Amino acid sequence: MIDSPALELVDVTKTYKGGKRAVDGVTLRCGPGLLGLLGPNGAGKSTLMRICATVTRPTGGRVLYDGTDVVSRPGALRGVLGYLPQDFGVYPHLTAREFLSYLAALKGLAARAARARIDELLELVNLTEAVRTPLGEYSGGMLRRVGIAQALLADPRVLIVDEPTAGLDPEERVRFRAMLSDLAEDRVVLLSTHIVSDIESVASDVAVVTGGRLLRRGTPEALLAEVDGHVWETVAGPSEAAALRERHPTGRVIRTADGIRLRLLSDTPPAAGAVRVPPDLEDLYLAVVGGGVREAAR
Ligand SMILES: Nc1ncnc2c1ncn2[C@@H]1O[C@H](COP(=O)(O)OP(=O)(O)OP(=O)(O)O)[C@@H](O)[C@H]1O
Repeated sequence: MIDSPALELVDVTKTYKGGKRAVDGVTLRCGPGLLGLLGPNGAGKSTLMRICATVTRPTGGRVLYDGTDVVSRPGALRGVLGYLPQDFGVYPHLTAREFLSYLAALKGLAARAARARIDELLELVNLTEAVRTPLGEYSGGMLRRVGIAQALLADPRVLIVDEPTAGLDPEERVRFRAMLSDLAEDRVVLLSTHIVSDIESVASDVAVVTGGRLLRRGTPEALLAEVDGHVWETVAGPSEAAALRERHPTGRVIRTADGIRLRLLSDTPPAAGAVRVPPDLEDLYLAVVGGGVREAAR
């Protein structure tokens, strides 16, 4: 295994001009593996990712890579960084190969090595058949895949991907998750999303942010222990289902032939016949972000 130094945030704060505090005292250490940063829209994920990628300067705190302060010396991280921003843009008249060649040149990759790497990446992100098509004609999912390829150009030690699965179809999502999981074996991979299933099966660590604050950080197993014993399923008719949803933080709701199947957070059985079920990350997310934590586990 190649040694991958850690990326560390120490009490990082970002207050935008106008006074919005998007990140509020976040301390977070990211070693090799995949850290899934989970939070609702507006939680501050993109701001945190941009700070980690040295694109945005924090207004307080420190960001260290391998012990070096990368706020004052961003070059120490930029040379080993792959970054897919949320608002990734392309030149519409270029083909994927031209665009990636252009970015490879900007990164200082030798032309020959870049050509081989680009072929490899186009294969990896399943775009070999569209290499002659101008990017302006690509679908959202295809553009996302170009974005993923560019982030991997220089075989980065640190990979930061912000909402990378937006616009991908289910098959592409599965493929992408597997790819990230492989990459995370010997790299720092930081992935932000508001979609729990994006990180459910691949994250070795999960961080939950909301309102700019880090609310939880741990392995999925450790976080799930928090809601273990507090997740229930029950089937109810329409009026009972509505009442249950009023009373308890509610996860998945599925209409079945027998009635409405609800997944609920509660300390005690929420209804006669409710069955306790093993928790998943979505339950934890609901408990932490959806305000169910008092009832669920605290
Ligand atoms: N340049 C900016 N100037 C002022 N406020 C900003 C700026 N960028 C983001 N914000 C605000 O900071 C907060 C956090 O935004 P951020 O984009 O980091 O959140 P997010 O979790 O990535 O959400 P989303 O997934 O919706 O992008 C939001 O309230 C947002 O409106």
